[in-house]
Amino acid sequence: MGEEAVHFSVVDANDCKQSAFEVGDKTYVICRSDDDLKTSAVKIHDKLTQTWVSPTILGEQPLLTKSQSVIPVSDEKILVIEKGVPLNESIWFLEIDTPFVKQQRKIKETEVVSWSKGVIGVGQKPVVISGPSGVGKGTLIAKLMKDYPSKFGFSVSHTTRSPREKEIDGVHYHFTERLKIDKDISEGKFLEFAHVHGNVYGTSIEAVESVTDEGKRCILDIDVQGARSVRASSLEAIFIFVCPPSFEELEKRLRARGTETEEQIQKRLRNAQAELDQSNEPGLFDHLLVNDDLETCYENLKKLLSLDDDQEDSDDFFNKEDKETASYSIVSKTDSEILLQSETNEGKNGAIHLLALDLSSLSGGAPGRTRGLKIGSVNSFLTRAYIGVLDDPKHSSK
Ligand SMILES: Nc1ncnc2c1ncn2[C@@H]1O[C@H](COP(=O)(O)OP(=O)(O)OP(=O)(O)O)[C@@H](O)[C@H]1O
Ligand SMILES: Nc1nc2c(ncn2[C@@H]2O[C@H](COP(=O)(O)O)[C@@H](O)[C@H]2O)c(=O)[nH]1
Repeated sequence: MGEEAVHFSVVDANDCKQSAFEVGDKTYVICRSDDDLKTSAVKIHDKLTQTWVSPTILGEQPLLTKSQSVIPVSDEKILVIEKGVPLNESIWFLEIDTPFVKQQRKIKETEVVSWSKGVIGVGQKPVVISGPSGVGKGTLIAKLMKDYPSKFGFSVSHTTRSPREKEIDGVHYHFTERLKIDKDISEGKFLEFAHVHGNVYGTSIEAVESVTDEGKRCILDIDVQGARSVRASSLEAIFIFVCPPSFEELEKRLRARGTETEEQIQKRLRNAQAELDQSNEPGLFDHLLVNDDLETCYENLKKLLSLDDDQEDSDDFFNKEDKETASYSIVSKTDSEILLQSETNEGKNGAIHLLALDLSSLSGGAPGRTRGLKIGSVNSFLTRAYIGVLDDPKHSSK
């Protein structure tokens, strides 16, 4: 997208500040919804057909403050900074043409946009654990949770299957009805879902995000179809397949668990063969673990997780004061950086307080959060150099 194709302005209407911006042949207008004055409504004007459309809005919605600062960061998404709230609560992306939005547009056969909250810093990648029923995934994950309760969090799936004895709703699964899960899936609330052994199972966006928001590494226990869907999604994860030492041992474990009827055991064993066949598919799983002796397998799992060279959380890019300071507005944009100016906080000698928001390592995105934002203070030399930019009305959103 050429820089010159982008214009944005703020229009006052009935005390409601609307942010309008053009991307290609379309003008996007963000305003308050009529039903709930705090949430957003988005309207799209198509210059070619001269028509207005109210798109379906997906994703977690920002609580609108009195005004926003808005700039398209690519022809796929628009950065919206809500003013008057701490910086770490204020950064949002309105996705207008990302792969997720394109996919949802096709499914819903209507115009779609989606919100995605911006999160500063990078969390550790979630871990997807797959493998045939009865191989011991749940046993391994339970050990990990017990030994490292503050490091890992379990993504609690939804399922239409009935609870087993001792299974607790909201802890082992969110037990749900078919109509309810179908509705939630159609509303884009699920990262993935699959029909497994005659029931629907799915991972909600919230299940993963709530673990990551607690600063923990998220563990997903899902079948191979689910792993495939997560691979194709915007969630960057590591994928582990757990194999049994033999098919006979798998059958023995499944029977010994005593939670399924004979008919269900037969169904799970048939599906197990298909899952084992897919475990070597190139690009699907990053690691295979054989669960023969439980303790050995657990040690291997631990090694594998600590060997992972994910980036550390980069929260110390900016200081606490910056994070909590309310009201920043967008000043200018380069290919990978957005310059923000504090509206509430003047630096030493009345200098303008500027921050650089680095977008070069974004990850995730709708239907989940957009992670990997980095924020750094702009040094005084650069500050002086940018003062000229501040005076240029083309770069101001106010
Ligand atoms: N290494 C092992 N050796 C022997 N038994 C094991 C081992 N690992 C797990 N088990 C036992 O096998 C049974 C199945 O394990 P578990 O329920 O953890 O499997 P799972 O892969 O989570 O199954 P599902 O996908 O159906 O939830 C349990 O009774 C468990 O105690
Ligand atoms: N695709 C998904 N598969 C899931 C999810 N949660 C669990 N599972 C898989 O289902 C089977 C059966 O589980 P059980 O508890 O009935 O024995 C197992 O292989 C799980 O990995 C999910 O959210 N999505």
